[in-house]
Amino acid sequence: MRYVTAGESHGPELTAIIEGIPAGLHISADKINDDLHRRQQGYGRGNRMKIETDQVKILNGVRHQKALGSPITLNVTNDDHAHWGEIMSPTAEETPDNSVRKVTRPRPGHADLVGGMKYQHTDLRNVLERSSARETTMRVAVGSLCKQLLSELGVEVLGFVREIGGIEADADKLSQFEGLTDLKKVTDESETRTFDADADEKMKALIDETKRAGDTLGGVVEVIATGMPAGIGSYVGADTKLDAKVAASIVGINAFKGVEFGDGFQFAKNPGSQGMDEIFYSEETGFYRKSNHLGGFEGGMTNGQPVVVKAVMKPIPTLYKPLMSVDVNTKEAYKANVERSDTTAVTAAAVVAEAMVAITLAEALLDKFDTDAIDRLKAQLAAYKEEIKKY
Ligand SMILES: Cc1cc2nc3c(=O)[nH]c(=O)nc-3n(C[C@H](O)[C@H](O)[C@H](O)COP(=O)(O)O)c2cc1C
Ligand SMILES: C=C(O[C@@H]1CC(C(=O)O)=C[C@@H](OP(=O)(O)O)[C@H]1O)C(=O)O
Repeated sequence: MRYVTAGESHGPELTAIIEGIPAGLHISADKINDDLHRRQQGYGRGNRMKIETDQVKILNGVRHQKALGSPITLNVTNDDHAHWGEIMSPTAEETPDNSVRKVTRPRPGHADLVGGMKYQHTDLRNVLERSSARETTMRVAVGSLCKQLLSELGVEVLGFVREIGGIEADADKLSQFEGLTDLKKVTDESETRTFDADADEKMKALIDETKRAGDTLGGVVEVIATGMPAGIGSYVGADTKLDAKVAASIVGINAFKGVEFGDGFQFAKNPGSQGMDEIFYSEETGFYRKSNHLGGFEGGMTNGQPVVVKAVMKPIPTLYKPLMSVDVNTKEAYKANVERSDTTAVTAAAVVAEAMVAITLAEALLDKFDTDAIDRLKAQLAAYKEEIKKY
């Protein structure tokens, strides 16, 4: 499976083309819209989310809600484009009025300056429009489709917020994920599917205070995937390790700076006796573990335990109290450009991280089995699971 997205933040629309989804997979636009809605939630987002109501259009590759096996096109309209028509028109000529509104004061922490140098853009809008996390809308749409595939294969994926600006999410809410092996029970409950759509009260107060100060916040998200069979990925080479692919897919999200699996950076402190997952055997289940310190990976392969990934998002780089920058034309020192911006977007980013893990796990499963048709894929997977159980 592979996919590509296209679209600028204030351009007319966003598109994704996905190739390699097995024929016969049932595809629900409602489920995609549900995840698009989740990505728009979260306390601390800017006014853009009040303008957009992200709804997917499935344009190609699906007939009567079933995948055809041909490339699938997904499309989401940018409602905000109505306010940017001329400036962001793909076809109209540039007017003197538009060129006056060029962005020339790059924002520290954004792609603005280096992107301008690299692509020889003099209007940094040409960089920021694509480097904007608006694009993650399509990754969530693709991820949602992949979650539908994974669910058919017995794999469930959920992302949620652990921490915003140093404040931990409600311990009671988090405790439901500890030691989890069957995510379906959690994801089936609608209340928990919007888990952390709003930050807890302490987080909200911090976000309000930070916004008043013209500053921003980052945080930590977690993604859990249950039901992955052992042996997906491989130890044989650096480019075949599935944990490495998951890490790359997470760091590929705008503003993500670090990833850990299982006990993660805690491994630096704990002795080996507290860091591995001892091996047990019963005839009924085959080999199994009673702990999951390693977050579901050994040797770059899934080991049958839930995949547990945590990741850190840096604070939003655009500040209403802007940092110093230099105008790329005059070379004079100025305050950086201010684009309308979120104070924090960790809640939305948890949904994006969930999507990226879903995409990466779906790709890995599709790499291993015959993927022309969903029923054959399911039969092959079932046979594989039976085989490894009997090992
Ligand atoms: C869901 C989401 C929303 C974001 N919203 C904003 C925003 O409103 N303003 C901003 O400056 N950065 C925002 N970012 C982060 C920037 O897109 C990102 O920091 C920037 O493109 C530079 O990329 P890098 O941080 O990966 O180096 C957001 C990121 C995500 C994942
Ligand atoms: C549009 C989205 O997020 C945007 C991500 C973003 C950035 O720089 O990454 C900057 C802001 O863009 P705008 O100036 O249009 O408000 C966010 O709103 C979205 O998540 O759909």
